Amino acid sequence: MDNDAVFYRELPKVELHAHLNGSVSAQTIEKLISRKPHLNIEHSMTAIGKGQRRTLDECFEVFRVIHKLVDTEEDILMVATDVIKEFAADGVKYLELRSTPREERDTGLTKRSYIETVIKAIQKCKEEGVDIDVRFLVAIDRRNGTEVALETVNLAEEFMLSSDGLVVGIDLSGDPTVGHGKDLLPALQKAKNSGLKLSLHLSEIPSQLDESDLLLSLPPDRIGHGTFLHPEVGGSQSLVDKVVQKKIPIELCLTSNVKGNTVPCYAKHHFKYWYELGHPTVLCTDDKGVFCTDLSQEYQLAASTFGLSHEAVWKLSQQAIDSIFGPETVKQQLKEKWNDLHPQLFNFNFFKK
Ligand SMILES: CC(C)=CCNc1ncnc2c1ncn2[C@@H]1O[C@H](COP(=O)(O)O)[C@@H](O)[C@H]1O
Ligand SMILES: [Zn+2]
Repeated sequence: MDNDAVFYRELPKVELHAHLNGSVSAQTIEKLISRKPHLNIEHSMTAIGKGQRRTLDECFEVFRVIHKLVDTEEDILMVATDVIKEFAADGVKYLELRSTPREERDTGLTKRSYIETVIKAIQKCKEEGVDIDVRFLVAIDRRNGTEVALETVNLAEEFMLSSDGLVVGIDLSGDPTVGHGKDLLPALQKAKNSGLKLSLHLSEIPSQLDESDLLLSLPPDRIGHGTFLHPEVGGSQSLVDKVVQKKIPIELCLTSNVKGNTVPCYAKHHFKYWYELGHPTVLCTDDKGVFCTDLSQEYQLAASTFGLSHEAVWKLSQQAIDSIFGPETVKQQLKEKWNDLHPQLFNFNFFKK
């Protein structure tokens, strides 16, 4: 590993947009494949390698394959534990993991047990002393409609109160070409009223102006992607104004958007637009397993593409702390951690840039 790569790995980082089953590493996939040889799944079916690009449909097909491999309590526990440890090894100090509790017929687990299993993995890593603070966002798959969304919110509300602060919010995700946000609005509003934070995938594809406008009226506490919000790509100034006025942080996932073909190339990624506006932006991985990346690489990629100095990169990772859903006390602890680690990263000449 060259010095620059070491800098990005050592850089303390906050990861706020990571789907559990999209984050499964090649090593963990190998373990799952050996547990289920009868499925005839090969690793090439669960990841999109360097230089490859896929349509959104093809990407969502990858999740279907991974879900076949991850279909028992044991699998979910292993996957969540491995993913948390991998983020920690990559220098992530605070992680918000999101995952969709699936139907019982898919996993043999109720939605409640699914959530409990992810929580168990988080607690296990904590007990083992893994150096990372992990929180959980319960995900709503937009494809599943109003009823399931409400059921998910009710469960998340229960766990927000009983999980010792581990469940902090709701994620809205799933195939953006399916369903409409208006059907999910009551569930999202209920979640918000009960104190759950909202991170919503928004304008991930073009022509969702109405839906984005509607969902922004909640307003969400963070936006996932927001690829087509700004006027240059068919969005609108009024959407941008709303996001800016309400200072809603945007989670940006460079590799995911380029490999998923919603952005033509790294240089044209909307990171540039929002960063130059001085708007709160947080670099994230989305699906580190599927897109063969990690958060260090995403920071390095943003820096090399947009000419950011190490100091600017430091600021970006430090400012991400303000966008977490964890409590104020955790924000303070993280800020102290960043201050403690700063000299280590910047006092060595070989890191200087
Ligand atoms: C297709 C593509 C470019 C993917 C990246 N963008 C995404 N957009 C919307 N939902 C997503 C995306 N990536 C992952 N998800 C959601 O996360 C799920 C996988 O993680 P989990 O089972 O919830 O633990 C997917 O089934 C999907 O519902
Ligand atoms: Zn996502």
